[in-house]
Amino acid sequence: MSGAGSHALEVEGLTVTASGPLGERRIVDDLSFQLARGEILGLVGESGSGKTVACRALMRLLPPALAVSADAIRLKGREVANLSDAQFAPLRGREIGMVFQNPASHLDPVMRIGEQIAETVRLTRGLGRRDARLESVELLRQVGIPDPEQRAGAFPHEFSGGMRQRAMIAVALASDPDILIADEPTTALDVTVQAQILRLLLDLRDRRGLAIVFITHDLGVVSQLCDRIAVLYAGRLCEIGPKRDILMRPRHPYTAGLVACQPAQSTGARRLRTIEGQPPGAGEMPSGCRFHPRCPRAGEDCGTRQPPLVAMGAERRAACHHPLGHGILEGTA
Ligand SMILES: Nc1ncnc2c1ncn2[C@@H]1O[C@H](COP(=O)(O)OP(=O)(O)OP(=O)(O)O)[C@@H](O)[C@H]1O
Repeated sequence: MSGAGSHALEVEGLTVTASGPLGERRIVDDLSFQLARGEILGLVGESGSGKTVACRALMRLLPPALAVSADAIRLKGREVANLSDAQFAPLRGREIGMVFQNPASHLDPVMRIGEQIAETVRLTRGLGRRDARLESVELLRQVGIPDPEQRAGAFPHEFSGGMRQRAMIAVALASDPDILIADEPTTALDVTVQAQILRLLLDLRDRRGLAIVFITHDLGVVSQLCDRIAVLYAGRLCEIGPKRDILMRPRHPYTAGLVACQPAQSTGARRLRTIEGQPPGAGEMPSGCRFHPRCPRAGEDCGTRQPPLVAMGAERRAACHHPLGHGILEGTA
């Protein structure tokens, strides 16, 4: 996994700043991660931790009021952080696609599903009308829509929630991206359909070599789907590493708290407790480690010094002055 050639996406120092009456607030602060080709990375954290904003910043889909900076953003080794919006626009969709929690608001309600896919195929891959139509049916087949020739002629409202989500994935795949950002795509679905969509994403990774950033607050989903996990708290990366390390041996107390909140059947962990307190709101970002007011292991240094993200083992990094040891769920009881 080392070497730029194997990386679909490299992000260094991504920062998103909001300015308001309460002053400036870094809602994503110095976020760095890498995504290998064909890898699935879970981006995890409580509501408001900055998962969506970080990914929308990568897609350049944020409103102008939010200022974005980064030391580097590389797509398959190509630096894109310095491109103008006009230069970046053709890469959106083509190199990096996105699917959302609510497909209904991202599909055109008055256009047939097949036409929406075919139009994207034509615009991004330059195919003629006939070939684009054939490709749209093939994509619907690949995402598991039964009877795709017929269903291509349907409108979004004629699809069930799970079928609409599949259709949106087909629209995202129409431009043949190497990277897919999936922002809570299964949250609104019932458990059976959710499991089908997760299986579809795994299948697409295996068949197309798709690299996926999967945004969720559900560690159960992450444990089924992801290879690695990145944990965000109040805009900062707490911990990142292989799924098994993060779930079985969390080093950051916030990660340990999240793991402890999961039901036993989804993570293999014992159900222990919830994390006390609330994440910081606008204008009240704690100094030092942002998690320290809620942290059972906090010492004096945690309120004054921001912990750097450092290597803890071969493939894991965590940002904590007083990390947990190696025992399974040590310190969370
Ligand atoms: N346009 C905006 N202007 C100012 N602040 C914003 C804007 N959009 C989002 N935020 C703030 O940025 C923070 C991160 O929001 P974000 O939606 O990325 O969180 P999230 O981790 O994706 O949460 P959720 O799981 O609820 O989707 C929140 O505090 C939110 O209020």
